[in-house]
Amino acid sequence: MKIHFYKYQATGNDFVIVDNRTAGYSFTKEQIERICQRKFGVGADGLMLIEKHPSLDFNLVYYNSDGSQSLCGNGSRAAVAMAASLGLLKGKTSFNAYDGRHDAELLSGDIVRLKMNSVKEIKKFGNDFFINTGSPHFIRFVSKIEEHPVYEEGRTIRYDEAFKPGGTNVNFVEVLADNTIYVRTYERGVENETLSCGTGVTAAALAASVLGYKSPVKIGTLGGELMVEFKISQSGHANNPLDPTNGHSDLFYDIFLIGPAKMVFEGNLEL
Ligand SMILES: N[C@H](CCC[C@H](N)C(=O)O)C(=O)O
Repeated sequence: MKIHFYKYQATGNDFVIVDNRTAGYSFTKEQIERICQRKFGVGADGLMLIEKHPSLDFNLVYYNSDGSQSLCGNGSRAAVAMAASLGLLKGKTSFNAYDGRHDAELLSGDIVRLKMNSVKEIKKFGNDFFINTGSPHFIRFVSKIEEHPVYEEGRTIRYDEAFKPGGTNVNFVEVLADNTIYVRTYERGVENETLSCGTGVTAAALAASVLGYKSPVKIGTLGGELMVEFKISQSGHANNPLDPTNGHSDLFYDIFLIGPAKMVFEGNLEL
């Protein structure tokens, strides 16, 4: 079976994307693993299918390279860029993803501004945080992040009993000056460090706000620069449980993940 695909990268998180609006392909776990394999396949952190949706511009199906599914922030940004190139949107768009509807906007110079769903809860494990931004994220603040054993320590936490059965993504964060943080992520479902993780840097920015960082937080990653905007309900931070009296039932809302997404090449693959 010959399948036409596009290859996109969003701050180094890379994806094979298939326009599945008419083809109706479905892939087995083994096929997904093969497509994403960096020697025997195209090579990618994930595979995405752009499909028709009854009321929104498109439906986005995301698979990690091991075939598991979740919300992918960087993947969503790449899909918006590709949907624009397919003529599915003009600037603004609304699409469906793993955790429901998302609005997004393609700004100048390949920059995509993606609205993330609101966050109702931050859990704390000692000095560490756990936040679900559409995908589950453990966040640990460290120093000398460039030397940190991201793979070893990330894998151990990813498979910790505390996060069974689904596991979690693991983010290591160093706070820098000028309202900036640096994030490295061990990604569940890729089972390795990726060059950036969109839902991960979003979770890290929200955790940094508990330490006093203000919106917008600038985030450095191995794959490039991202930015996260957010609003905090008047009840304040994670230390204060949701305060229904402030009129906003979410702890964090109007959350936006902003950064570049570029097409790398397109081609055909034999499956
Ligand atoms: N590995 C994540 C999904 C992809 C997240 C990441 N690529 C992003 O940009 O959000 C998980 O299984 O929870």
